[in-house]
Amino acid sequence: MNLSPSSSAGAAPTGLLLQTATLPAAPASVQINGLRVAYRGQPVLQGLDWTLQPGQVVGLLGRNGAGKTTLLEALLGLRDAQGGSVQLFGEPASKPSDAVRARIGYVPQSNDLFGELRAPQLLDYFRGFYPRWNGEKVAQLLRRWEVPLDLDIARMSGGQQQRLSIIRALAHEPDLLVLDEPVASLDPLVRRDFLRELVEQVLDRGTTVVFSTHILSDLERVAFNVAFLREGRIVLQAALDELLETSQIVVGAEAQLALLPAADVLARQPGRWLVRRAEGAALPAGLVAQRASLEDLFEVLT
Ligand SMILES: Nc1ncnc2c1ncn2[C@@H]1O[C@H](COP(=O)(O)OP(=O)(O)OP(=O)(O)O)[C@@H](O)[C@H]1O
Repeated sequence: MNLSPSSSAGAAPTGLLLQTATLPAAPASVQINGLRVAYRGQPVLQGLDWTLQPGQVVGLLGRNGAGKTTLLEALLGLRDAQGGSVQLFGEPASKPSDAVRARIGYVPQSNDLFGELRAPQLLDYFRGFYPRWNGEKVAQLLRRWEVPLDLDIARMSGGQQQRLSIIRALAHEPDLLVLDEPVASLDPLVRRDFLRELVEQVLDRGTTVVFSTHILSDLERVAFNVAFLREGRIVLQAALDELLETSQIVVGAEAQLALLPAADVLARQPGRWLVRRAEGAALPAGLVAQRASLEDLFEVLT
């Protein structure tokens, strides 16, 4: 795939969805409306709406096979859709201009690096595509993350290849960074350093970041927002801190649960509802509430 300058995407709620985004002054970094993607007639994304505003950092959560990779690829214009639209910085993701391509960085789930090259050759090759290339940062990260410079990429370990892939994606200081399980094969020290780098990038440059991960503790360290993918749609996107502060699991008989204000209910499982409510607020008789953890939210919303 060629992301040397290229990509896309967007967003919005379904019945369950909460929007916490502030009103945009510039075009959304990503705007997705009614996106449908199927494999051999088997639907994966089913009329998905999603918006990422400039500077938003969003962790994308979903079960194995929920369609996170499919969504991130479609967002970047790398996967054909059967319906809907994806726009990146106001341009169609399927045909982005070079200027828009140059604003995007992508770390795919599986490395797509040229195995017969060495790291310096690979980075030299990509540097040619980008007007904005931070050679100093590249050199610093290569050193800090101990990427071997004299080894063919094909002979590097999975984690070393992943480090290089991340350096390549950060090198041109993208305005939109898309990361598909970027830390899966990183050791804990590099993972921590990478997350710090990501936060710096966001704070310094206002980069829009979307990343999928199954490591919820990482999410709590860097994600300012979380989006939950279920049954082919983003069912909830919200600020993580606020979500954790206000979400409760309420347990009890269905008849009593039904007395909770419908507008506060985020999701229902038999006898166990996820509800947004103030701590200590009065509950219908027989119900017990406890603050929801991120694991609880993942379980109920994905
Ligand atoms: N190229 C393909 N051809 C056919 N089916 C596919 C293809 N790619 C993905 N799928 C199917 O689409 C669904 C979504 O896959 P996808 O990889 O997007 O999920 P995911 O949420 O990223 O999963 P994971 O968390 O395991 O990485 C799965 O059922 C998968 O089997």
